[in-house]
Amino acid sequence: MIAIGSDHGGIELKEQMIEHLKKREIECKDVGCYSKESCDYPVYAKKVAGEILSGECEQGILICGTGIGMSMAANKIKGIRAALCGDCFSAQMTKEHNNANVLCLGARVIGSELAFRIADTFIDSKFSNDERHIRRINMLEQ
Ligand SMILES: O=C(CO)[C@H](O)[C@H](O)[C@H](O)COP(=O)(O)O
Repeated sequence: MIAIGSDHGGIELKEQMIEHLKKREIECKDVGCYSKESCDYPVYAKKVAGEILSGECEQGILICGTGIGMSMAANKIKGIRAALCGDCFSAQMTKEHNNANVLCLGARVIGSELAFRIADTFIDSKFSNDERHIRRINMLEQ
């Protein structure tokens, strides 16, 4: 299960992403926002983080205008490793090397087709479990 959240700047792409993932038979838990009314991205970053830390969802997607606010907010939460990605290579690397558990996307930066491919790559990639990456992630956690 994927936890997904956005602010007003990302809601349209979030809805399209949920539909895209549904076609792949990947279930999403949508934590909001639920309207285009102006709202605050840290609220939704915290909600997605909560779903992951509770074990309810394995990974998350956060979408705002640039993806920057969401990644800043999510990375303040212990146990969350959020990566803002604008290309598939970064999405693959951040899973393999950083064991990222949240993908951040900028709805005002990239188009929906690229966003879908980035999300697919992120979801389909796996952590390498390599000793050097484990060591570095442990350093991050400390
Ligand atoms: O945090 C952001 C900027 O890095 C997000 O893109 C927000 O979605 C954006 O700031 C919202 O802007 P708005 O003018 O309030 O629509």
